[in-house]
Parts: sequence; structure tokens; C-alpha cells
Amino acid sequence: MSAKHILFGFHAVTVRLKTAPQSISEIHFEGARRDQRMRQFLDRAREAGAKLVESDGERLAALAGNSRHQGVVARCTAVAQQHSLDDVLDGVEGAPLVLVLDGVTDPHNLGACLRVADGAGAHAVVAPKDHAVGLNATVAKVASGAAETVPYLMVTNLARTLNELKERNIWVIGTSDQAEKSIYDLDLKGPVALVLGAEGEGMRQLTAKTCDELVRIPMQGAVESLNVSVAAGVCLYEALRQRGAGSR
Ligand SMILES: C[S@@+](CC[C@H](N)C(=O)[O-])C[C@H]1O[C@@H](n2cnc3c(N)ncnc32)[C@H](O)[C@@H]1O
Repeated sequence: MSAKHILFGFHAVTVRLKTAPQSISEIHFEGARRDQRMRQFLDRAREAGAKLVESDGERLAALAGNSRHQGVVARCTAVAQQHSLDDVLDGVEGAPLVLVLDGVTDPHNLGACLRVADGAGAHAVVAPKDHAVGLNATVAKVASGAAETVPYLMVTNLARTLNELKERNIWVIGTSDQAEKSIYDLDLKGPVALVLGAEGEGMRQLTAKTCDELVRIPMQGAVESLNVSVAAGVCLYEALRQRGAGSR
């Protein structure tokens, strides 16, 4: 029998409803929530044929293991992630926030990046297939659940994907400790993709050239750069702060 997993929050469960509805055995929802987002979610879940179980906030928190469930918790089986960029971005409400990792091969770093992406509410993490680590057990453990909640897209051609993001009016911002402009001088409230590079070399040249803009995180001490997951945290949380979600 396949292992049971818990998914929670509108985004994670909606993505799973779209990509693998058959993997969801039941969705527990907070009956007291009757707002438009919940009504739309329940309509979508019914359309997908999901079994719905009415519940309350306390029981949902026990099921999810925390209180950040937004009134929606799904019991499901694990599936291999098969998201497409279109699947993920079409379901986004508001301005997309995407993390792109060019050449992160250390599973601990990928796990930590997924974890911080989840924390900051990023809609997806994108990486090149031939230049990255996959979602292995170490990644999943370090990610602390975020490997299930954040869509991880491994793409064949990263530069092409960055151009597709631009076609969707997503501003592609590369990061490098050599860049002149500071991340704190950017307006990150609109649709953005933040591109980070590999542990040793940083972003590949073509990746950097494809970005709309390059920015640095100010460094005050003797070291030149931050660990990639720390840099991802700084950038994503600056976007979150600017979007006014920092006090939640
Ligand atoms: C360990 S750093 C690699 C440093 C490498 N020397 C370079 O040229 O980018 C890994 C990644 O974290 C991000 N990063 C780390 N420190 C940064 C900083 N101070 N400013 C901007 N990005 C930074 C960049 O995306 C970088 O490619």
C-alpha cells in the first residue's frame, strides 16, 4: 500500500487536484469558512470527484500538524511530481513568485531552498534537468514537508523557460554578489522570478544574460557570498515583505 501523505493550504491542494486528483483520498475542510475562496475551492474539489469531509479548525490543525492549513487539509498518496509551468502559474492568484535555481546540486541546499520557498509562499521552484539535484530522500527530509507543497519543475532548457516566464510578464531577476544594484532597491510586488546560481560558480553565463536585471545582496563583512539557500531566503522574504504579507 502506498504511504499516506498530508497536504494542506489552498495552493498545495488545488495543485494536487489539478495534477493528480486520483491521489487524494479525502479533503477535510473548515465548515465555518464560507468565503468566496473556500466556495470556489469546494466547487473545484467536487468537480474533480474528491471526497469532502466537513471539519473544524482544531481538528484540521491536528491533521496538518500546524495551524497554517487555511481551512483545507487533504489526505493523499505520494505521487511523482509532474507539474508544468502552465499548470502552476495558471492557478496563481495575485502576482506569481518563482524561485529559479541554476545548478544547485547539493541536496541539502535544494531542501533548504524548498523549505524557504514554502515559507515565503513561492509558487514554484524551477531547475534545469541536467544541472540540478532531483527530489531525493535527503532533499525531502531537509525540506521538512516542502518537497510536497512546493511544485518543483525540472526543465530541459532553462533559458527557454526564463523566456517563457518573461512572455507571461514575469520579471526575471538574477542574483550575483558581483551585481551593482541592491535587491533592496527593487520593487518586488509584481510578478517576479528570482534566479540563483550554483554553490561554486553562480549562474551560468546564458542564464545571467537572459535575466532582465541582476542584483546583489549587500555583504558587510569579509566573505563574498552567502550560501544559496540563505540568499534565496533573503530575496524571497524581501518580496514577501514588500507584498505586505510579512506580518502574518
Ligand atoms: C555561494 S553563491 C555563489 C557565489 C559565486 N561566486 C557567484 O559568482 O555567484 C550561490 C548563489 O547564491 C546567490 N548569492 C549568494 N550571495 C549573494 C550575494 N551577496 N548577492 C547576490 N546573490 C548571492 C547567488 O545566486 C549565487 O549564485
